[in-house]
Amino acid sequence: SMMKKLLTLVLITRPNQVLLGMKKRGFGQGRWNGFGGKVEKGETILEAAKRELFEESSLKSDDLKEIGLIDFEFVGDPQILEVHVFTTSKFEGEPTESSEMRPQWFNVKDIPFDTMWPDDHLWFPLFLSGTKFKGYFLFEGHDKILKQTLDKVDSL
Ligand SMILES: Nc1nc(NC2CC2)cc(N2CCN(C3COC3)CC2)n1
Repeated sequence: SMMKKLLTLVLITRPNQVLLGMKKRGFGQGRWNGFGGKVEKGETILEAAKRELFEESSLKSDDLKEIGLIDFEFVGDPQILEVHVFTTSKFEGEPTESSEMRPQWFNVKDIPFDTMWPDDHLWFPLFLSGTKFKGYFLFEGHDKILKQTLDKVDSL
């Protein structure tokens, strides 16, 4: 039976660079990723994205724009992860290490896809080119993509 878990992912950019965090614990530990987490009861998805960005990086933004929507399914697990992807280049603060994340700026040509979730190299080019997208990835474990769809969309 299909159960959906709402999650957020925020990618901060500055000219020719993307801010990623090394996940220090929990789901995705040991992989570079954007900032994000769960959507709590009583908050909107956008509010959750802003909150998680601040909690994990100390950055604040009122300009987050949703650019992607990705469903992740895992063989043998009825829980579907619905990840709302946001980006902005307008933010305040200095990236600061948190209990969850160690932030670092990466040049776009040097994004460490080998130490990121396997789906990232498939949809990052769309995010980086400002193309809105919807994706679906069926995983077997945390390293193997069995099935995928990825479509450009006009609206999410
Ligand atoms: N880039 C990327 N890829 C993913 N792939 C699917 C796992 C196979 C998932 C994902 N997120 C799901 C987890 N979420 C936070 C909750 O704790 C961290 C961050 C975004 N982010």
